[in-house]
Amino acid sequence: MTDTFPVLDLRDAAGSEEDRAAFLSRLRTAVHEIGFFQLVGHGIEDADDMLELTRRFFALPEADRLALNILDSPLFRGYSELGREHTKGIPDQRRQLDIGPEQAATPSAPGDPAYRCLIGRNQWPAAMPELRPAIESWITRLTDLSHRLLRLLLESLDAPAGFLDDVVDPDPQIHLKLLHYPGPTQPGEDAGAGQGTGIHNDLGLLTLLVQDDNGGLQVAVEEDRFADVPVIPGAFVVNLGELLEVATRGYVRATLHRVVRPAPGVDRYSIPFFYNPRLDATMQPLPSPYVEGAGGVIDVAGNPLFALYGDNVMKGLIRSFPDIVARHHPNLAPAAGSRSS
Ligand SMILES: O=C(O)CCC(=O)C(=O)O
Ligand SMILES: [Fe+2]
Repeated sequence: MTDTFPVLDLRDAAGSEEDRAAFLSRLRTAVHEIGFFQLVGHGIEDADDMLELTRRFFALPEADRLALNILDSPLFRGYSELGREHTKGIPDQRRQLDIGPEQAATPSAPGDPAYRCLIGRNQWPAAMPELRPAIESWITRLTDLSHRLLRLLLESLDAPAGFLDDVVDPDPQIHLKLLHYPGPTQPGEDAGAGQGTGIHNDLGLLTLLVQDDNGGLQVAVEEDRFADVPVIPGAFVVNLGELLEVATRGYVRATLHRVVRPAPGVDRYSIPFFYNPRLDATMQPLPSPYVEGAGGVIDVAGNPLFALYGDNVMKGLIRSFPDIVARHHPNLAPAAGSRSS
């Protein structure tokens, strides 16, 4: 696998026939070989404003942030203190605000699938009323962009462009995080100590990430060898989630990645947007010649890939937020010793 992260310009997809064909061919290579690329020419110009809002959110008094404490949310939504979310059983050294689809909560009935607990409302900061409309506008525009990209991706695989429309229609289970990675602050704390975000795959279809200019996101290019994702101002870093790996029998790669902690005194901010199927959608294999010849998903011990999105996302949340599971969903807690990633 090469260490070069392809840069794709979305304007090419709307350009001449040659430009469009070249775009689709580079897209297919990127999603197959590395599972990461950077997208420019997408027409969304306010990433810096979103990063600035993110900085301001994390600069609010701690009491204002803790008023949204994720520990109080059976939906896994709200504010997480440093170390609340875990990857591979180890606390991630980041603070975050988790936002999902804004929907009325529905009472659950006996026998309902566990993922129904994820339906409900977000927690928004009273001390920063401008955050909600800004994030909602961002989500609307990134949902449209992701859908367009998904259709182009299917086209690049010679599959019908609309084949996955009904798994995201009418309400994709989008997920947005505002993230703050503070560098170590204690005297004597080693910059290498602790993980920003541990090694993981994303769970759904596509991730569109804005990162600030500190860098720190790394992609596994070989087992135990990671490459830095370069910072390109204004570009989205795009990667593919496990459900696309399932739908393409492994032709599209959900590539492992991580974030290293910033140096002491450095604060890194980023905003991933996860474009996911509906909670109750099940992925079917894409009708595509590339998929027919693909070797199958990479099944790693301790990380089964579920074709039903609700099951796949619950797998991730249960291992990432043990304190929320213990408090709100003790029946979902993994048996002792069984959590491995
Ligand atoms: O902060 C980043 O750059 C990436 C975070 C990430 O990979 C995730 O939250 O899934
Ligand atoms: Fe990720």
